[in-house]
Amino acid sequence: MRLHRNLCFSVIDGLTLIFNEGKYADKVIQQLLKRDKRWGARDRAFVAETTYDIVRWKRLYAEIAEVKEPFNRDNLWRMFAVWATLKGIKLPDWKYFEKTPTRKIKGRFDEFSKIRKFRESIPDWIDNVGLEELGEEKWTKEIAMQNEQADVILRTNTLKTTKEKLQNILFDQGIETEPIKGYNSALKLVERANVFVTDAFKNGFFEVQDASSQLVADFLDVKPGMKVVDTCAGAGGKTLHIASLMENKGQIVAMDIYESKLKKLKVRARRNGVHNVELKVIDSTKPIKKLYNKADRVLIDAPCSGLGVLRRNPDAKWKLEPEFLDRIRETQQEVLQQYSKMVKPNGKLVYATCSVLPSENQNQVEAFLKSEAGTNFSLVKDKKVLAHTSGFDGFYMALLERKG
Ligand SMILES: C[S@@+](CC[C@H](N)C(=O)[O-])C[C@H]1O[C@@H](n2cnc3c(N)ncnc32)[C@H](O)[C@@H]1O
Repeated sequence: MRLHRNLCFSVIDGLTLIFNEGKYADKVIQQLLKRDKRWGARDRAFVAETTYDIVRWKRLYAEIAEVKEPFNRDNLWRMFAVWATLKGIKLPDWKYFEKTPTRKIKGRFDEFSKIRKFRESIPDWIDNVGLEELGEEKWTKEIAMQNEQADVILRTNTLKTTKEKLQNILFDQGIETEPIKGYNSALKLVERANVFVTDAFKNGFFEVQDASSQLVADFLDVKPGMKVVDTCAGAGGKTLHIASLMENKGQIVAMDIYESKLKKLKVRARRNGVHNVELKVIDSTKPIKKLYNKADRVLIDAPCSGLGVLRRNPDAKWKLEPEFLDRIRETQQEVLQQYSKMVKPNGKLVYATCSVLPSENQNQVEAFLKSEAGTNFSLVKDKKVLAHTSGFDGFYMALLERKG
């Protein structure tokens, strides 16, 4: 591979914004990709993947390059040189790469690779939490998998097409996919491609959604005609899936504390041909209380640490803080306590997160079941999805039933 100056400069600019100005990697990369209309698919992939790689391996590369935060541009070029050297890419004779100690880089890589927190490039505190909660063996495998690049997975919108038809439509547009055993609506891209520019996407035939995330709506056991409340709907990944399982019949109330997220859901619902969703911003306890004892199904796709989806959001490793984790655990129990009241007798509730930590998952459900609000509920089943055993995102989901 030959390095192109303007692409490498874009990566360095992006890293400056992400590391020094606290910007989100996905947003920064979106902006970078708009820089030069002449860039082809390969150039764009280089900018996106290199930036993500250096974000993912920040701690390891900084140790090897012997640089400390806040990184100046020279520091970032040194980290870039580490990235290129470890990838076996020949460095051009640009001034930024003068005196790059290639052999020393490889030696330091071998040395640091012996210690998990360096090898997997994670803050000490995350390594400690993972170890404490999952144990040495599971955590070592899980965090290694969380550093792999995730596959692109689509969810067929069965309101508009079938999985087989979608596969053919995409094939005709040059995109090869394969079904995934055990995941009803999922198709995996054989090679990465920008699926958002396809007519199939614009026509609402699919959404991009990880395979583990696709298990949640199935778990909720919805039927056409039901009243379903999606309490933490966000931009509606699961709401749209629920709507397709309900064949657009019945009612879905999609709620969130952020109106901006629900606005995105509105756009997506239109594209998906979903007609049975009502949006409600949670700006007080009122909208929740109005729905007490009314819902056949309630989904709590709770806010969480995101420690199951680091493959997609590698910068979360650097943005997460122990205090946030403590606060979010409290919120998780609060939403379970409050939102469970919307379930009607004999109705069902799913509590889900995209975390692999038991303290955000089964421990929350256990605490809820032991509390007063939980006495009416029993656990039907739960599923702990780890990335290293499933090959997809880390997730947790529990199905609870309210007694009659
Ligand atoms: C895991 S995300 C939801 C993802 C979404 N369900 C999907 O499938 O695309 C959690 C959501 O909970 C929302 N949230 C945070 N605190 C909340 C609260 N107290 N009540 C309701 N929603 C909340 C966040 O804004 C965020 O959109």
